[in-house]
Amino acid sequence: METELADFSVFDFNQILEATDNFSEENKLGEGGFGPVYKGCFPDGVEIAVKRLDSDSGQGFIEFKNEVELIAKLQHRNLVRLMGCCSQGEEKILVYEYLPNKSLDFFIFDEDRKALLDWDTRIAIIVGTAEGLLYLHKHSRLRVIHRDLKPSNILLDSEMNAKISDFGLAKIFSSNNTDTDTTRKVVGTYGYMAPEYASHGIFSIKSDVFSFGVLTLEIVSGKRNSHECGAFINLLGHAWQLFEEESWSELIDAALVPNIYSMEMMRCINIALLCVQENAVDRPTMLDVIAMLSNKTMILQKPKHPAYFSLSTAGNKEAPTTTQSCSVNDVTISTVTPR
Ligand SMILES: Nc1ncnc2c1ncn2[C@@H]1O[C@H](COP(=O)(O)OP(=O)(O)OP(=O)(O)O)[C@@H](O)[C@H]1O
Repeated sequence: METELADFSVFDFNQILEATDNFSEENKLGEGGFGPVYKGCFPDGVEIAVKRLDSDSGQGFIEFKNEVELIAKLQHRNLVRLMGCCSQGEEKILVYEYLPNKSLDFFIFDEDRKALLDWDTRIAIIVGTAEGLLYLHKHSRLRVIHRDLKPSNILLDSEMNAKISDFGLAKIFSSNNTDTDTTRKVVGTYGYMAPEYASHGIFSIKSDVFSFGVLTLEIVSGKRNSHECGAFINLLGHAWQLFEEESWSELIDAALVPNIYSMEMMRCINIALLCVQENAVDRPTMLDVIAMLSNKTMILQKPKHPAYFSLSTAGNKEAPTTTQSCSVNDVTISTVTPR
């Protein structure tokens, strides 16, 4: 039985079992920090992605359903649509629209596939992600901080438009549902987490802005913030140094042949570096970012040095990386009391 609430549905567990062929291995799309994701298909041909949450959110069905329903109301062309949920016993399941083209990391970090992303596609992904994030921060009825923005959470539709996934999940799993700015459970991934969030659990729209900056530098360079820049502090420090030396063109992905867009690329790097500045107050808001991206004549500020950048190691090309890429959805850290 299915309860219809406008465009939100509470699905029966049997419908989900049938759609995913009993959560078969063949239908498994992957596994994230919240649990495995399966492809499914309803009898009417509608394709879905089913996220089987593996750690109990601690909520009862009504509370879970209410929370999911609120998240499902967040609808924007750059957000993956949450179609509904299902709960039976300990099982808690989220049902999303299915996106056929996998996630951004599948393309951007692969030597062959990255060639499929020309500059027009990349800038459209950057702008689309910025718009989706602005909607979460400002224009949606709820104010949502994503907390885990990264290439694997940017899904691509059949026309390679960016769709942010996993938004609102941190809220379901947070220890309480009040709008506090600290958390006992860090939901995020090293390499994309702002320093104040990684070390003190303090999150705000500015911690998402930081992740957006890292993501943008990765899209422009085709390199991960952690692995491939071992010889250069990390991607952020490397990008900042090149920008300071006016050698920013060295950062551009070799798959993007030098072309007439170089001014736009430079502006993108500048904007990304403003987003990854160490102090949250110095970072722009997503509204500022969109204004800077769309107004090509707006004069951009000079970025201060990025987070995780030590001036003492700046000249040391052998300096170890200060970030790692690993999901810390289950890491618990001590709560910091807000002042
Ligand atoms: N709506 C969807 N349509 C198609 N594939 C999806 C959808 N949602 C998730 N996937 C795929 O399922 C896999 C797992 O996704 P999930 O978001 O749970 O994990 P992740 O992003 O890899 O890690 P994390 O939980 O740390 O964010 C990924 O390969 C992702 O591309």
